[in-house]
Amino acid sequence: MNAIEVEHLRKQFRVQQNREGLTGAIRDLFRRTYKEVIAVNDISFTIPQGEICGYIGENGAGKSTTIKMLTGILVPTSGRLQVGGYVPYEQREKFVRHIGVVFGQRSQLWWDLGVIESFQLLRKVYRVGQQDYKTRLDELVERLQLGDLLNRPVRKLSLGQRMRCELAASLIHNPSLLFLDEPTIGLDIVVKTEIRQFLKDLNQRNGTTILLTTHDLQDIEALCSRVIMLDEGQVIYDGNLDHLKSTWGKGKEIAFQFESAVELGQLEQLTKDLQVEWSLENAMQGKVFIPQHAAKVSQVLARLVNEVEIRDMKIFETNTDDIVREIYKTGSADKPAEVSVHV
Ligand SMILES: Nc1ncnc2c1ncn2[C@@H]1O[C@H](COP(=O)(O)OP(=O)(O)OP(=O)(O)O)[C@@H](O)[C@H]1O
Repeated sequence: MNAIEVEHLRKQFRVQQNREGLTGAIRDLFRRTYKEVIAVNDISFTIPQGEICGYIGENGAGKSTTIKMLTGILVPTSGRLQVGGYVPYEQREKFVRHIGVVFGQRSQLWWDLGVIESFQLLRKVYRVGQQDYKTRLDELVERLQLGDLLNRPVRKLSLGQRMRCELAASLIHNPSLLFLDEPTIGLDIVVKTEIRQFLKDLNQRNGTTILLTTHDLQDIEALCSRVIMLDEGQVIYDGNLDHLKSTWGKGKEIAFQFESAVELGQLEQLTKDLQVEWSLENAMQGKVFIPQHAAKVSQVLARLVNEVEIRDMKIFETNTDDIVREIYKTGSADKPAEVSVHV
């Protein structure tokens, strides 16, 4: 069964335009002018139950607008959408009991209340029975290590502690679908790693479908089997990360430090049928570029080990950040452009 079905979804906003200068401001008082902004422009995708899908794009690409339509906060201008079997904006009250939502920049907890009191209020909002609530809370407290935080006021929590509580709050009613909008924003690497691990476990144990919006591609690498990329309101890529890497990655580069002096001709001779490119910085240091789909790193190394003495080496490959940045720049994931190897 599909958790999310989106067909030709579109959202257009009417935005007031301000004219320039004092005369403009006075004219605005009498006659306002408006322009239409298309935030989401005819997108279609389906997400099966149990998938973790990354939803990425540059600032203003239309990610939050999509999430707001999927969670019933915004009504689409046109198109069809169904989430967990519901049309979110039509059946909002019933629908929200099946989804959890975390906006990294906004809290769903009551600032001056203790964490546990916020949880109890959410239990009532979602009409969760006492016994279910207790079982669920015990599990979340253990898995997110919330024991020491429950009686503290939310405003006194650190960002990382608050985010762990936000996640627990979004899961009190055991939703089958979780929407996360920048859940790791501003967190240090330790907390990010803990949250990623928690989400992975949640998905594996409970089969929870997760749609994750993020600018941190490490989140995507750690969690997502699939990524949907938006640009100017349109889907420009929908597939897995490995495919993106193999299509857009340019290859690998190995940087060597040699034990004794080598010559360029000698290195080229050793690897002459492997279609690799050597360059030397000096007699003791050099690099070899191995294009995508050419030789394997192991083949190149096998040619060298018995002939030259290697003191140290490092392997570099085009990283996901470089690839995605390049696609954002061209606005299309159709055909690879020149992507540099990240060194
Ligand atoms: N309520 C609104 N009224 C008018 N325009 C809006 C509104 N909400 C969003 N937009 C516009 O729609 C476009 C998409 O915005 P959206 O917030 O969905 O992008 P985003 O991909 O989530 O960006 P970010 O990564 O910065 O959060 C932008 O041009 C934005 O200015």
